[in-house]
Amino acid sequence: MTGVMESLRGGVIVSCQAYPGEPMRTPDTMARVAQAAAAGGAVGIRAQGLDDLRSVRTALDLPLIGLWKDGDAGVVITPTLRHALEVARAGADIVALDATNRPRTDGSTVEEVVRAVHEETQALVMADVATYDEGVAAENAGADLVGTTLAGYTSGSEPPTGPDLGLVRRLASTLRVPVVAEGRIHRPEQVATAFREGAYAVVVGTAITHPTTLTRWFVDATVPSDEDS
Ligand SMILES: CC(=O)N[C@H](C=O)[C@@H](O)[C@H](O)[C@H](O)COP(=O)(O)O
Repeated sequence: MTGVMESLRGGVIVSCQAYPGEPMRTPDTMARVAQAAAAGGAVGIRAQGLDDLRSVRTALDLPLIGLWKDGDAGVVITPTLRHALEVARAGADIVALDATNRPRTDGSTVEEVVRAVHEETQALVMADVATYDEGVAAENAGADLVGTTLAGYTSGSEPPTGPDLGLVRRLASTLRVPVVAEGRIHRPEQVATAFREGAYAVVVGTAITHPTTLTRWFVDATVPSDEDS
């Protein structure tokens, strides 16, 4: 087990991402958000895009999970071999990539990408999956850890509101590699449940680092004024 993996064990990794066109989408802002998360006890940071990765890497000495989102449909998270190598070269300790069974945009297989990352860089690979079978396939392809990141996002229907902790349990009870619980973890008690289900680490994004969504949760709870009386 590498030092990076050891330091993630049992901890909360904070995903610091802003989306295209959003006011917080600057590398300096994301680095500061990451520093704030570190001050709160995050054991690692997950960040998106080469500029944000370089910026977070410079600002902070915590394990860094990197991805590069490209495109807006199908395989978006680190969709090609080139993307994966660039993410590693931007300073990620762990390259996160889509390891669902959907075709990758360059025709590469997860196994080929994992092998290239291992051979050409020092980085480990986190396989972002949606299903149990994809998690098993990712381990067989050589991934160093498997995350439930894409559970609920590949069926074409609206994702459920809560995290897929059943998938965490199934994967954690079968796989030899660590399983990371990620996706729609919005409350501290869900973190505790994820660890009880066997998670090695838990990633929290939106509920910590996305103020627009957080604001909307509260605004949606307001009573329209014409219903006040
Ligand atoms: C599905 C997808 O593209 N997930 C992305 C993966 O990096 C991010 O948009 C999420 O914010 C991240 O997974 C953390 O999840 P949540 O924000 O639900 O805590």
